[in-house]
Amino acid sequence: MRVSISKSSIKGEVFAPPSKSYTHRAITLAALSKEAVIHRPLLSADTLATIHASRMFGASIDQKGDDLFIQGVNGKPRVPDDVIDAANSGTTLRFMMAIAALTDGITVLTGDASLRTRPNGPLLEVLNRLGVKAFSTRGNDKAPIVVKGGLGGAIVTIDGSISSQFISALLIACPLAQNSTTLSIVGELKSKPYVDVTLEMVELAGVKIHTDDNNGTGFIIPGKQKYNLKEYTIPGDFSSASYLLASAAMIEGSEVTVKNLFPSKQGDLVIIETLERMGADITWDRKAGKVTVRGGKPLKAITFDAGATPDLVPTVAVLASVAEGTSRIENAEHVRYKETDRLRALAIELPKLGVRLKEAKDSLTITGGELKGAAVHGWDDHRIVMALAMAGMVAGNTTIDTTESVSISYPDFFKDLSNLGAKIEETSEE
Ligand SMILES: O=C(O)C1=C[C@@H](OP(=O)(O)O)[C@@H](O)[C@H](O)C1
Ligand SMILES: C=C(OP(=O)(O)O)C(=O)O
Repeated sequence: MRVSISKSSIKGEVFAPPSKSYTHRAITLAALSKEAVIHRPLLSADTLATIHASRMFGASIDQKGDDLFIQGVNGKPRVPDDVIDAANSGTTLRFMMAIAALTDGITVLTGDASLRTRPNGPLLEVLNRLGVKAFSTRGNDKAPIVVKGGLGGAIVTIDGSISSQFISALLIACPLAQNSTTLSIVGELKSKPYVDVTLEMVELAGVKIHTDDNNGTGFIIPGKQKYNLKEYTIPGDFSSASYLLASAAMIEGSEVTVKNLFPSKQGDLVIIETLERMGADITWDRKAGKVTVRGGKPLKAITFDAGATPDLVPTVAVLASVAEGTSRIENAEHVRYKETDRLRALAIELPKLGVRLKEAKDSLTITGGELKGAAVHGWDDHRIVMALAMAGMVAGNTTIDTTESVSISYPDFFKDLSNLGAKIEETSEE
């Protein structure tokens, strides 16, 4: 699908969509528990992949209105009848690789063309050291992946510099192993807040994991535990909200309130502080869970460390494109291992809109200025599409292709923007 976007300002109130990361975890932990209900889950392509995989492991999941009713496997996932297709979702693939290690048979996991380019080496290596046979069919650490269950326990180290999802996956599965596991992270842990979200959810589901004092980079995970998630309400998603908040900040005449944004372990809530640092007019009523942004204040360049919050990079890159001065997005190499190489995608697309940008191995240097309309490519990547839509509302006269990819994390993105007054037309041709 392609959309064309004219210069627009946006005004009004909108509900932040439910968090993708919390939804993945709530479904996965409910599926490993006996019986649970999840209120207000995100139902998007990625979380549907987690629902599908959980069903393949034996959970039964029914949607009724805004709730998911889950009969779980009570700690004993069964061997799937078929290959598990994790579609476009890295979180699903990594979590389900570790769940597969708890079965007493063989599981094959794959995904779409994008997911089959993403690395899994550190997780495969640790699963093998924990007594599991796990390998890539192509011998390149990428899906399709085969996992033969038998998760024991051991003292292991894992590389934290590629994806925190490997660590989250082990933190979810290891409490159900026969023995205890000691897991230490080597190399810089990227995307750490996502590990904190995992720990929060795992503990809420009744499982104990001990964190050592070493900056939270070591875990002792007793085995033979049980999950008992009963009920959980998914909070709003700060990454999805970032596109709305940042758009309002960039465009004069805009005033947007995003609701359902309460304090949370989500690292991407730093979008609020980032907009403040850039000089935006933004207020967060934490009690009411409401963030309000008024556009029109000139934005200043910043340095943005993407280590903990890779998903904000497309949003911040577009903000930098209109800010006064030269911004640097650094510590961002892991952003290359997403649905696309997002540093590369931004380095190719933003200059089409007139942006001056330099790409390095782990950084983008962006000098802000006037944007001009262009036909840009969305790279089949939801976050690239949503970030380009922000730029399109500033530049006007912009078309973006592969916009259906917003279904991965924010299916109502274009509907919400239109309701706020954005001038967006969807056309069905490629
Ligand atoms: O665990 C999670 O829910 C996620 C972790 C992050 O990935 P990495 O840990 O691979 O950086 C993030 O980019 C992704 O969107 C969601
Ligand atoms: C990278 C993302 O998700 P995942 O790793 O689950 O595919 C994302 O949502 O930007």
